[in-house]
Amino acid sequence: MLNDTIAAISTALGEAAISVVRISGPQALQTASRVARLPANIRPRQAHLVQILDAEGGALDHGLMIYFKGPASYTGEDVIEFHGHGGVLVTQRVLERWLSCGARAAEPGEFTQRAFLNGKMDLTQAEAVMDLIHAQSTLALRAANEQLGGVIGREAAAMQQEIIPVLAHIEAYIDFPEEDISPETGENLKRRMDGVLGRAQKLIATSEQGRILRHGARTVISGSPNVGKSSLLNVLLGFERAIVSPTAGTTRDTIEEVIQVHGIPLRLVDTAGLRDSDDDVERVGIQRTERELERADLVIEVVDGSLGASAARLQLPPALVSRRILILNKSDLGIHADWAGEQGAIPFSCLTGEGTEALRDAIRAVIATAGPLATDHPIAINARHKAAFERCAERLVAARAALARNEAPEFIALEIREALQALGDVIGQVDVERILDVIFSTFCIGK
Ligand SMILES: Nc1nc2c(c(=O)[nH]1)N(C=O)[C@@H](CNc1ccc(C(=O)N[C@@H](CCC(=O)O)C(=O)O)cc1)CN2
Ligand SMILES: Nc1nc2c(ncn2[C@@H]2O[C@H](COP(=O)(O)OP(=O)(O)OP(=O)(O)O)[C@@H](O)[C@H]2O)c(=O)[nH]1
Repeated sequence: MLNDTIAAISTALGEAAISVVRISGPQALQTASRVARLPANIRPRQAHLVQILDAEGGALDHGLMIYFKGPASYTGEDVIEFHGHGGVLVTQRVLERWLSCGARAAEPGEFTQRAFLNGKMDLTQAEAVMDLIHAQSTLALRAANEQLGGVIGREAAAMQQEIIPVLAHIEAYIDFPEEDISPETGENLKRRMDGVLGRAQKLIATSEQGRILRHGARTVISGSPNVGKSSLLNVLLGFERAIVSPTAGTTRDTIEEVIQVHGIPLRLVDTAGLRDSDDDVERVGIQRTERELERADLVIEVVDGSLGASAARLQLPPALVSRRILILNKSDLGIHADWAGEQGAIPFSCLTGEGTEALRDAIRAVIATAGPLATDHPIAINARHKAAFERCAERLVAARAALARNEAPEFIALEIREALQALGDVIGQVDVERILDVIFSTFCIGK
């Protein structure tokens, strides 16, 4: 698989100043010599101005070619980049030229997959590449950069290093069935396992933040008609540059707006369906809102603060009560005395902007209850990591219990191996060799 040469357009297709076509594999340079007249002394990592030629030897494009000699490249293989003019037709024709001269069209993610397979990065770093591209807030971007730098992979590997000697120890007893694990050794091994367990739990605790940073905190704006929900939405959209991300729905396309507040991405959930007067549609709308509320990370409830508190209030499931922010809108018209007792309610005016800062801070405070924010804890694991760390923790708990019950070392070793494997899954590594190494080198069995 890895001995073929892949090519793809690496930039978005559309009219732009420059586009990049990237080629990776053993035949990259050879293919390049067919699509362009290369300088005799093509030097790695140096831009050369070349002309891409069509099959008849006519000019197709004129641009910069860079040769990255493997393994010192993104993929670890020979890589050629052609930086050409950013037109749709010209870029596609240039790619076709590479494809007809020996390269094959790359699958999605294949360059990064090769980087992983060639040991340039671990799985968490490969995942971080896409997180970085998808990041819609400064904290998401920071977490992606941390992960790209290898924090999660290094932590998983360090945890493995802690467990390997435990396994080595236990394995040693398998070969010497007449010896029991001394209480002192047992305590030592348990302590080590507890240390790793604690680290796993700390990482697992970051997964809620990870979800929010990657997908946005699901935010529902609710309230009776005419209280100012749309106006508030516009105020929110004006907070920080909104990124409109069209998400394909199955029944209809919904446009969800993503904004960021104090660096946290908020996915504003559209509850427009509620307003429809048609009964059926309204019922669907209400069901949808209820469903959205079940999944919400944050509920912004808007009331007309200038009126009395008689109007129907939102009935929230208990789990959501601490995630609700009550906005007393239209404070410019004065706040009705009825609201005096509402703890934490924010007097707000879409007209004057009063309450804007208080709302931003309240949003940050509610989201921070989901876990440590990336500001003080840049690690934010994803769902796949979470599942693996949970598996690791479960196996360690089981190993610890088995040790406490004085079970056969084979059984304890099995659990520990599975914990190790779970950590290996995080970084995408299957490595029995290394464990065997530790057993036979540092642990002298002949004693
Ligand atoms: N033009 C261009 N820009 C790009 C990329 C690319 O492939 N091409 N990247 C692709 O996503 C990202 C940058 N990532 C890269 C990571 C490693 C290497 C690289 O050449 N690594 C070598 C040499 C390292 C060094 O000189 O310090 C190596 O790891 O051995 C290149 C790009 C974003 N910008
Ligand atoms: N004085 C004052 N008027 C406001 C404020 N916010 C909104 N309004 C007005 O209240 C009315 C309703 O505002 P919308 O934003 O459409 O309210 P809504 O809750 O989206 O209403 P529906 O679409 O019916 O659900 C409009 O006339 C707004 O101009 C505010 O802070 N102060």
